[in-house]
Formats: sequence, structure tokens, C-alpha cells
Amino acid sequence: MTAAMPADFIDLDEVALLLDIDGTLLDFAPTPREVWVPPSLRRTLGGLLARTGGALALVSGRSLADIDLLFAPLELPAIGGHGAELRIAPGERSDPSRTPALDPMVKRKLASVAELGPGVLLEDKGYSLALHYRLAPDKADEVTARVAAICESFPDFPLEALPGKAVVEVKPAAFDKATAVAELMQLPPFAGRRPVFVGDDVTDERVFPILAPLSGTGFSVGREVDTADGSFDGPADVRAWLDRLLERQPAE
Ligand SMILES: O=P(O)(O)OC[C@H]1O[C@H](O[C@H]2O[C@H](CO)[C@@H](O)[C@H](O)[C@H]2O)[C@H](O)[C@@H](O)[C@@H]1O
Ligand SMILES: [Mg+2]
Repeated sequence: MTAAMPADFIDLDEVALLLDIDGTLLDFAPTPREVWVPPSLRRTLGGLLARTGGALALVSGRSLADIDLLFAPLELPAIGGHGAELRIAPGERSDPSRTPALDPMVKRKLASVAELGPGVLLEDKGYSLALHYRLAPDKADEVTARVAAICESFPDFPLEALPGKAVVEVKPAAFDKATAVAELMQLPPFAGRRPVFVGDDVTDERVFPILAPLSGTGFSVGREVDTADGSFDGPADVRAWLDRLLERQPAE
């Protein structure tokens, strides 16, 4: 891949670092629970959080509870559930009233899609539900079609079926990562900083267009995207870049 990567020196007093998790910071694993978080990544993220004055956030489709289990004992500012949850600072809670739970009837219908085969896995986040087919790739089309049909059969609930990497997620249509990043960037300590966003998925592409008006930049991972400012080959390159960002800061 030849597209530009972000510079190894970025003034951490001026930027907000916004980082997707799966496929960006972490390598993919067969199931959501099997990902590995290198201890060095926790240290680097903790260091960058301090050096940015708290302006580092994870921007993920995962729930905040899941994110916190993965990165424990580190707790970071984060957008969870594709924008369903928002935590501005470690120790704070996302306002539970910002996203109501998915209707139980919708959930039950969607859960029945897992009957398609033993490799179709359900991930319930409360406000949204994901159907994973990484272990049953032959079921991809069927899962996607069944989920789309179920969403259409509930016209009273504006739902969105979000395609991802070997997953389709159903969530309320009212928000996504872009709306949540725009919200985050209005709040201290993020407000007034230049966002630097890194993400690997089609769901992350929605964020790229909102960055330029904030004097920000966006980078894709694993593929080149026209609306991004550059790309990384894979999560290992993103992790190495974050290490260099921290190492190359002037001593405090
Ligand atoms: O927005 P992200 O932080 O990239 O999260 C997107 C989804 O990631 C997780 O699923 C993906 O990663 C799993 C572990 O590698 C993999 O098994 C699965 O096939 C991928 O789709 C997570 O489980 C979802 O909740 C996130 O929305
Ligand atoms: Mg991702």
C-alpha cells in the first residue's frame, strides 16, 4: 500500500486522537471474545491519553462495558455501540437515556437468525444486536437478507442494518459514529482540537467527511478509501505509529 500514513510527529497539545478498535488497534479474531490486547498497547494508549490532556477516545461498535473488559485496567474516553454510548472521561458513565433498548420483539426476531447454523453468533448490546458469521461465511448472504427483511417488517422502529466485517448489526437509525464524533468534538477536552481519526470499516467511512471542517484528518486501515487522507496496512502498523507518536514527543 502506498498511500500516505500520518506523520510520526504530531503535536499532542493540538490534536484529539480518535481510534476505532477492531481491525484498527486490534487484529481480527474468530469471535469477538477472542481478540488479544497487547499490554504494550494499553501502556501506549494510557501515555497518549495523558499527553493529549485527555483528548483520546476509542470509537467503536463495541459496547462500553465490552471495551472496558478488553482494555482493563485502563479506562478510556469512548464512543460505544456505533454512537449509542458516549463517555467523555474515564470514570464517567454514558447517559443511559441517550439510547433506549431495542424492542424485545425485534430482538427475538433477529435472534432467530442465529438458527441458520452453529457458526452464526449473536451479540446483544441492549440498544443494538449484532449477528456474526465469521465462523459461517457461507451464511453471509442469508444472514444479511434475513436481517434486512426483519428490519423492514418493523416500520414503526427506524432501524438500520449496518454491514461490518463478517457481521451485520441492527441499531436505531438515529445515530452513527459520525454523529457521535461530531458531538464529542464539541465537548472539552476535545473541543478546539484537530481530530485525527483512524478506522478500518465501511461504518468508519461516515466519519471521514466531517473531519475537514474541524481541520482534522482521517486514515483508513487495510484498504485505501478516497475520502481518507491516507491509510495503514493493518493494525500492527497503527500500533507501531502510536508508539512512535508517544516516543517522539519532547520530554515534559
Ligand atoms: O467499530 P469497531 O471497534 O471496529 O468494532 C466493530 C465490531 O467489532 C467486533 O466484531 C468484529 O471483530 C471480531 C473480533 O475480531 C470479529 O470476530 C468479528 O467478525 C468482527 O465483526 C465486535 O464484536 C462488534 O460488536 C463491533 O461492532
Ligand atoms: Mg473497526
